[in-house]
Amino acid sequence: MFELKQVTYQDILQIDQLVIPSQKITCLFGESGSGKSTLLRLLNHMITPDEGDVLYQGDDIEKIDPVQLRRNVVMLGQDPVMFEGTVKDNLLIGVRLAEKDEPRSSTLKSMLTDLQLHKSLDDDASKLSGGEKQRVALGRVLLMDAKVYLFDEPTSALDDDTEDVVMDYVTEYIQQKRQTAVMVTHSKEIADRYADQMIYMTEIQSQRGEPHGSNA
Ligand SMILES: Nc1ncnc2c1ncn2[C@@H]1O[C@H](COP(=O)(O)OP(=O)(O)OP(=O)(O)O)[C@@H](O)[C@H]1O
Repeated sequence: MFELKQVTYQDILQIDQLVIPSQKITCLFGESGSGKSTLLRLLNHMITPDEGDVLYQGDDIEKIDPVQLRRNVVMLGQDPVMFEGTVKDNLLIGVRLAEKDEPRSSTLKSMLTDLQLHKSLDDDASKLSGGEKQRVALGRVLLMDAKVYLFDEPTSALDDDTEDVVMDYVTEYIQQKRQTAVMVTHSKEIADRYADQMIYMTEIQSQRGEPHGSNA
């Protein structure tokens, strides 16, 4: 899905070669400050490398229209943003902006259940807890039916049991739809359990050839 060749970004990343496969879940794992979020931002062209190439489906990312790219490669950042309005408004905001068909309320309700969110679609989103906001933001992104999801610590605010249920749901959703995910996590357990491929960011910087640590 992505290929990086001889990429450098400031003094943060230096990647000789990296391949991120399609229809797989790739977990980025490693020390704080090792450049995991920076790598995600390279993949949807929020930032441009100082040197080297980032290819998306074989094409140089710099030659792809950024709006089009970000419709297909959707990022969920570390701090989920809630907009004024209800839970339903917040779930649908991405779909509405992309002018896609809105799912039925019954689909949204069952998504809330799958995300362990015991809230009504009409509840005020600003009153949700941090972990609840994180799950609404996750639902919002999944509804966009992207080709690739870039998740930056998507379950960091959840307790262990809720995290397991939510991760089971998210990974099954992505696998069923044959989508691709690149997910930053601090949790070795999450990476061990859900990754088709794991990338250790301390090693990436001196990596040659294929990514290290596939456990597919
Ligand atoms: N826009 C920027 N300009 C300059 N330096 C930056 C910028 N963004 C991040 N950095 C620095 O780059 C390094 C890598 O940051 P990044 O957020 O990618 O790490 P990370 O592995 O995701 O960390 P964490 O696990 O703590 O979220 C850090 O030292 C950070 O301070």
